[in-house]
Amino acid sequence: MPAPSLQSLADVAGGAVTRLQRLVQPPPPGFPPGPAGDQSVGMLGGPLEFISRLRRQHGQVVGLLLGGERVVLLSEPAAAKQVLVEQADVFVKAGTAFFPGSSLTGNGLLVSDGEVWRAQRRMANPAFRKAAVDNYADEMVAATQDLLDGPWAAAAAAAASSSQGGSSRGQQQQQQQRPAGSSSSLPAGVRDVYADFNQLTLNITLAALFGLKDSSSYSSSDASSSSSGSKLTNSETAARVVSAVERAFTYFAARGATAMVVPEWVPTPDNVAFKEAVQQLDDLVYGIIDARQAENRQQQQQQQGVDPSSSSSSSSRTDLLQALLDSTDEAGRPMAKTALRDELMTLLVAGQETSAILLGWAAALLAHHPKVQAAAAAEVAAVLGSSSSSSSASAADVGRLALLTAVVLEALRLYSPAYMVGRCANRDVQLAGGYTLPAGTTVLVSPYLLHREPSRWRNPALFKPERWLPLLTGQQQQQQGAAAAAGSSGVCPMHEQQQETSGGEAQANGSSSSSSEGSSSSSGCPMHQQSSSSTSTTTSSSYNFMSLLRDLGPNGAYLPFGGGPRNCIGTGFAMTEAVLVLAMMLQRFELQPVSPAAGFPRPKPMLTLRPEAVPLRLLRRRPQQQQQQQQQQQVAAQPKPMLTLRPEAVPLRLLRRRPQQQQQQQQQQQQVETAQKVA
Ligand code: HEM
Repeated sequence: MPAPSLQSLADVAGGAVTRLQRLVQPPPPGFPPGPAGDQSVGMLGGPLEFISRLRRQHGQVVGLLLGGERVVLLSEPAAAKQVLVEQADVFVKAGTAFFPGSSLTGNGLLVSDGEVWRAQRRMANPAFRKAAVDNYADEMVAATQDLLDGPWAAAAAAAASSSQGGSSRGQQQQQQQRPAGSSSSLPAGVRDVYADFNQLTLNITLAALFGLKDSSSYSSSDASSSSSGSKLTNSETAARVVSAVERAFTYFAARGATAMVVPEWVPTPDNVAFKEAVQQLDDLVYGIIDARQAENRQQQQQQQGVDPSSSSSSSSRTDLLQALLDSTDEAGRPMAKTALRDELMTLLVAGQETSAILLGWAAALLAHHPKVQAAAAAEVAAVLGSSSSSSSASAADVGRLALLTAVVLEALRLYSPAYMVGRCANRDVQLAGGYTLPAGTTVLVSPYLLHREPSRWRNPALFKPERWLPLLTGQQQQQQGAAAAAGSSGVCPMHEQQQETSGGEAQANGSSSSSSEGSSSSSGCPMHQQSSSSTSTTTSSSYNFMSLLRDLGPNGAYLPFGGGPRNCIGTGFAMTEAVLVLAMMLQRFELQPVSPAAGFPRPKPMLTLRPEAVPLRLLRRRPQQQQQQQQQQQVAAQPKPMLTLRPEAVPLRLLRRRPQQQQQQQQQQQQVETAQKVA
């Protein structure tokens, strides 16, 4: 950490005085109403309960004092859109109290602003385009295969042998193959899949973005080695990285609530622990850079050996790391090593943990909703084949796995890893609803609250993946240019409406999604489910997740990947990864809670909304069982209502088809009526 300058000491002292003054001053005129007094204790006591209570007691726009900072908590869709999308130049990252910039990510893409951010985003964009993400799918599949064929297979074998009262060879294997950071006290056949996913997403990030592959990540011999990480992705290193990220995030969560009263350079025990965590991550990242630069030099020397006149330094690598190493500024200068480190650290920290959290929650939800799991497994069997077949997943399969994609979207709705997104007003500004925010106000937009907003979601607390099927099917049909299909007799009016609104602003105004959930009293329209089943087996058009979730999502209240220009650059990466990992997992294993009485994993909100642990029992899927499911799935694809996820009833209003213009007017009228009902 840099030594404090006199100026920084003065800034800290000035900041502390301002925060103390606010404790006794009334809020500025026009500031949103909220609870009296500083709320740090409530926030630290339990962020989810705290923000949910504020929403219940004070509404969707709440003004409060947090660690002496003026903060506004938002779960009102129009105001959230203003902050993240419409006035993204006013609501910036710099100065945000809850998410301070720090020595962890330096001035990387996640925290920078203005021109610096624009240049960084331009540089990183190509590595996250669809074609690039499709290329990473091989790494995702290979790393997942390692996990499933290694420790998960051993766990399932241990469970099988213990249920047959057999010897414990499988159990011994399972003991040897504990994942990084897992507890060894789990019963045979049970693994903390969240710990596994942490290691898996780390391996995927390192392989896909930084070209580091090491299939021995899960081997037991690595775990016993105490060497200092000569192999960057061995279990020991993975465990240290995961734990360093966790320590850094715990630190941020505590500092966020107290608004950095004590600066990072003061050697408090917390600051010292944080510094050590950053140092470990630095070792890893600088190690990656040094190794690649050495490799490039070697390659260059070899090229010159063959052709002495060659001055080319082109590398055979095409990953993000190489793109950053090759990039230059306007003056032709390469990126400074510290800037390079900031970018890599940002991607590592932003991408690894969030993806592991998503997979952890999705696996827990599947285990606790066996019918959904069976339906998703049947879809997977129909697309990938059974566990006994040699076929492996690929990027092209994602577009055929509508239900599984819906499971991922629904997991992200209920347990959004980023449960709060922070910005700071860089000038005095009027907020939708007639409020005035002085410059320096921190605004916390909460995906957690927006995703459970009763005015936008029917049965918001329930896990209902099928609510996403109309949207997914609609996008695919649109991409396939199948407008004609919408006029065919098999498509319900709700679906037509979805298609018409999906291209324009109306999609984000709340009417389409509300109506798509609202017209059936049960779990959605069977036509959507049916067309999604047939989609899953007959088409391969992939989803465009960025466009599906643009602004604040289809109903203006869905933002697991943020919104506006600062949305998540890794959206497509994360969605592809999640669907592929879960598909391979369901192809081979059935997930069950540890016991029938086992509760759902508890959230442990820090900077992100992670589960405490996700211990699940892993059972091998039997090919015979899969074949049956596959057959059911194929039958379901026929025009007969034979779906595993069937609705309780299908009350639909039947309308005689009219000339096109009349029909459009009628749909518009329906949209208005639905929006009014929902409101
Ligand atoms: C489930 C997984 C993920 C979730 C839930 C997630 C969520 C988010 C959210 C909410 C933001 C916006 C933050 C804000 O507005 O302040 C964001 C930004 C970002 N994410 Fe992700 N993310 C995920 C995966 C990834 C992956 C895989 C990567 C890269 C490998 C990544 C890299 C980034 C970066 C670099 C930004 C900053 C973009 C910018 O400001 O231009 N994320 N993410």
